Amino acid sequence: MSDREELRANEQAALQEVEQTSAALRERARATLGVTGDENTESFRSLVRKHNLSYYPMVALGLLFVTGAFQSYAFTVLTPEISRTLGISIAAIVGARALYQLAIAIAPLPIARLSQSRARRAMLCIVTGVVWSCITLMTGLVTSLVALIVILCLDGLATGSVVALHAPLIADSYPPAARVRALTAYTAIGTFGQALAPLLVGILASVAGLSWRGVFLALGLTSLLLTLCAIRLRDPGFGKWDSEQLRASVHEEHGEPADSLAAKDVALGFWEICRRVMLIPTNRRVFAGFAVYGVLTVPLGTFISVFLDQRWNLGPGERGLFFSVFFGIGVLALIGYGGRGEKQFRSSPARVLRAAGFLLAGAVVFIAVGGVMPAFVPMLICFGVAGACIGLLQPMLGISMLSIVPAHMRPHAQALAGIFVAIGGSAGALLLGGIEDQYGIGGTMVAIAVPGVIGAFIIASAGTFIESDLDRMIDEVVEDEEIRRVEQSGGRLPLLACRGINFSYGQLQVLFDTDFTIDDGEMVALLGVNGAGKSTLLKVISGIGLPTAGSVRYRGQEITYLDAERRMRLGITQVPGGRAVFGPMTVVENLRSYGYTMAKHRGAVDSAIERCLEAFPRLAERRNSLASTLSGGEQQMLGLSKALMLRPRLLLIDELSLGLAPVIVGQLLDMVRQINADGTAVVLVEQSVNIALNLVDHAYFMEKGEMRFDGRADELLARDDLLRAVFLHGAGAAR
Ligand SMILES: Nc1ncnc2c1ncn2[C@@H]1O[C@H](COP(=O)(O)OP(=O)(O)OP(=O)(O)O)[C@@H](O)[C@H]1O
Repeated sequence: MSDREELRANEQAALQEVEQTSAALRERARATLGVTGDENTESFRSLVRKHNLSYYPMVALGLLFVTGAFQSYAFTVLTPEISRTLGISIAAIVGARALYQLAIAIAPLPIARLSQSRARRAMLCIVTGVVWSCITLMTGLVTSLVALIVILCLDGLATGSVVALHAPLIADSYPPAARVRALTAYTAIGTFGQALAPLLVGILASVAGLSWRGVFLALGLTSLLLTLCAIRLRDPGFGKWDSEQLRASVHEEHGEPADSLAAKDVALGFWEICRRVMLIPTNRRVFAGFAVYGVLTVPLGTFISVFLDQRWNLGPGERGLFFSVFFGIGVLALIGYGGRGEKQFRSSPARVLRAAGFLLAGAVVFIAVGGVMPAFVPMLICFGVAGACIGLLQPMLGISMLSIVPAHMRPHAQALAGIFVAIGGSAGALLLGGIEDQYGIGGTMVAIAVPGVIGAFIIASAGTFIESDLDRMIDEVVEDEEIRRVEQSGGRLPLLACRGINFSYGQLQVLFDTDFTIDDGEMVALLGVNGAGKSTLLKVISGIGLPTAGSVRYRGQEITYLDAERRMRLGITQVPGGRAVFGPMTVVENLRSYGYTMAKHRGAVDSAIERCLEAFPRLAERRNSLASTLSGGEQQMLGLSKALMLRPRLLLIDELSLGLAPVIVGQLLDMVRQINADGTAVVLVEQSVNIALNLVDHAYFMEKGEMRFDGRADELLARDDLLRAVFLHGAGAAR
């Protein structure tokens, strides 16, 4: 066995050890994350005692949630009065609330960014609590639509913090076995606030006889007091009860102490994390669910308020009481659900999502029936049942989403969920506004059933993916830690390792569980028939395409979701097939563009250009010609010059020889050999088997998106069963 092949064998053994540990730990990891397959749950109290926890984070965050509810629901209940005093139409107020939703949508993103690298979520929560209280106070002082819009936008920005921070903070404050209950209790406290706020509004407006301005001032002061109760809130750090425990289990499996460095997460950038969160199939459906939740919770409140005013002639006090009952029933439902939800989640997280779909469908049907009910009490019952169903949706969707997202990405997931709630809210405001114009307020209540039922089906369908998404999250953390361990204990890993890659173009899956490795300084060939998925695999390596499953590791680091541009800076360069040059630019301008991608200084770029022109005299002759006027071979030379300019650690070459005369191909291949001899690892994707196998020792062969061969190039030549399928290009001669 050659040295190179022996090295490969050792590296494969190290990777296999990683895979075996991941598989062995999966069940244990699921139990660590609270998914045990049975319904036995320990009481919340005993969990709190056992882990020396406190109820404080849950209660403090719940109280902060309540402060936000005050402003929002006072506004909902008092909409008719505000509209009359300021002389603003209901449509303008609904429009202003759409802007408020927009602010809620935007705010979570910077908040998630602020808490991405440092765990300072608790501090941000307290600050926004204070901001909220001030905004509620200031609402009582507005005199015009513009001031109202400013206040609502500021309120929306502060509300964004709740979306991005509260639920991830709860998730990190309690172990997975208690999370559904902790999240439900937090939501119950918040919902209780939503019940209390309209009741308080009602009492302040009718019993105490305050004007709507007085009501806001009183509520602002109450909010400030509640915020002070949360002042002792502290951030427990990212993933204390899940990712960090999973990491520790890797070391326990091998009987070694955990390494403190291991706590560091691989640093994905802000948008990369958002993109990663969006790639999880369960999340995409849950987000659709949040959009419908937005329709139900945002504009609906305003319309119900108007509905009660117009259809049932209720004054502010009675409307306040109505919303109190509406949310009060939600609180009761949440109290009843906490333990049951924990059991559901433990036995199968998919059940939680199916139940959420069912509840959403129930909610919209009851709202529709309530909207056309001719008698008052049955109408009240219908809305009460709907309130109970809606109240449960948030913790159900929240826990499903948070449990499949790595800890440090949870604020981003929450932020995205908030955006979808806002999109749903804004779209709902427009849609319901239009329907109200046409069919009146009762018609609006009925119309809500259409998006609701569609959303219900989408949420329920997310249950199909959640178990595999959970396992994927577990594998990601465990594999990451195992790789670190293997490296630190002296094991050698390949320069690049793709494991279990699945890739789809929309619904069309083209890579299936594909493995691929290449070592430092090695040159390998990637062969296969047309459409086998070779170019797609290169896209996954260079970051142009993101896989739906599997991992890409480069120099031991996970780079699966890293931007293509960042990978290029890390030393991965792709020379795409065909004539991948900028046609309207000259040869030198093309070369300069490669150099500036790396932000090198001008002198370095100039000398790199001279190096390329020396290596390819044909290009030197045509240095000032437009790239579009070059021949196919010259264009390939220009493409290959990218490697000479950037001197990457790993070069991916797609179809270098396609459609070129043998003499040109010979020149290009000489250059590839030279680049490789200078230390760059090269992946050569080729149609022509003899060209490829003459250059490399190790080869891969793909068929229909699967890796069918991974071994020595001369062994591949003996595999007629595989090569018969390919356009052989004279493989016999090579043999
Ligand atoms: N952008 C795209 N959108 C949809 N399908 C695509 C896209 N690009 C490639 N495909 C499909 O994915 C499959 C794999 O394509 P890919 O280009 O990776 O194969 P290949 O092995 O590189 O083929 P070739 O040697 O012909 O370039 C093919 O069925 C192709 O039709």
